[in-house]
Amino acid sequence: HPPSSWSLLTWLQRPTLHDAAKKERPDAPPSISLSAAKEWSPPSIKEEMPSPNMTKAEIDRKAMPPPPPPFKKPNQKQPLPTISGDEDKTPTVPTFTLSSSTPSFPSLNSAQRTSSNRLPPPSFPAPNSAQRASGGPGAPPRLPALTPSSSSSSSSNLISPPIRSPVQLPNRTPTNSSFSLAPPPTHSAIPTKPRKKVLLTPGHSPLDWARLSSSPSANLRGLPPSTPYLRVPPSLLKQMTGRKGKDAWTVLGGKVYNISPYAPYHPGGEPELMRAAGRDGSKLFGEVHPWVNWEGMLEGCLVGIAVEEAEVGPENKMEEMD
Ligand code: HEM
Repeated sequence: HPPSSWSLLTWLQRPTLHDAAKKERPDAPPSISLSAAKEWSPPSIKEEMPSPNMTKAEIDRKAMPPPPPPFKKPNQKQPLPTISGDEDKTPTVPTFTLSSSTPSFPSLNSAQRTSSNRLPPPSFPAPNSAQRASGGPGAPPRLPALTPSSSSSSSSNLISPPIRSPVQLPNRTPTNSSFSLAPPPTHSAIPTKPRKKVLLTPGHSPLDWARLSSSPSANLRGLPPSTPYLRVPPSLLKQMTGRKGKDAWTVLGGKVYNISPYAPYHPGGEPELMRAAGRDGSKLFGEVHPWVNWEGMLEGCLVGIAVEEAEVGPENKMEEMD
């Protein structure tokens, strides 16, 4: 094992130095191959025991690991392998395409890459895997066997990764499932009540209503100006049906609104709206369009709040309103 003060990079790159040394001195004993790298270990302290007459500085220098080799930028002569196997382009950064050739592996500065570009990529899937056993048109091509001198034992069995075939892919949802690009069923669910939009008369669009209801001069409550908010008991509410010359009131969320001015603007039509007149329309409203912001739309129409019969004082009697 390397001394702990060594950086991992230095340690990994050490076979490169040996490799280079081997090139310079072909007669040198074969020192490092990829498999031999596993067994390599840095020189032990015992081997380099300091002689008694060495100075402390010399001893320290000896004990230090060798400096890392200078970074070598890959050049034209030593193209990096890419997954596309296109040796001519020689990119400085490893690239990949979706083509079926050799993947770019190991990583750019790993020991395996620097020590030997001649070694084939790692075997994947494993030679005895189910993917290989299935064979067929997608069976991977075998690489020519390596010469015994270039690598040891197991690496001669290496073959390139399998070519992606358009045939069956494992663990994929079958195409006969209900998959589609349609939104999930919750978004396309049919509403409980059918939508019945009506054609509004000119000048009664939602925008027209927005303009009218935000105008301070409009009296949408149907009450004398500056009338305070009323406490409306059921007995009073049920008289306000929009008939007999009276306005139509409804209750939404406990608040009483005069819906008569809104009737010609209601996209669902006046008859539909009037189904809520003279009573609590919260349930009807929620069944048809719970997304509609009634509080904002009917703000100017607010008459008061709905209360129980017993809660009403004599001042809120109908007679006093007339
Ligand atoms: C009382 C206050 C109400 C307000 C402020 C109101 C407002 C609206 C609005 C803004 C739309 C258009 C919705 C859209 O396009 O998405 C609409 C449509 C509609 N409303 Fe109302 N509505 C009210 C009450 C009612 C009531 C009580 C009913 C029925 C009993 C009703 C039935 C409909 C129908 C059938 C449509 C057309 C269908 C649709 O567009 O979904 N509305 N209403």
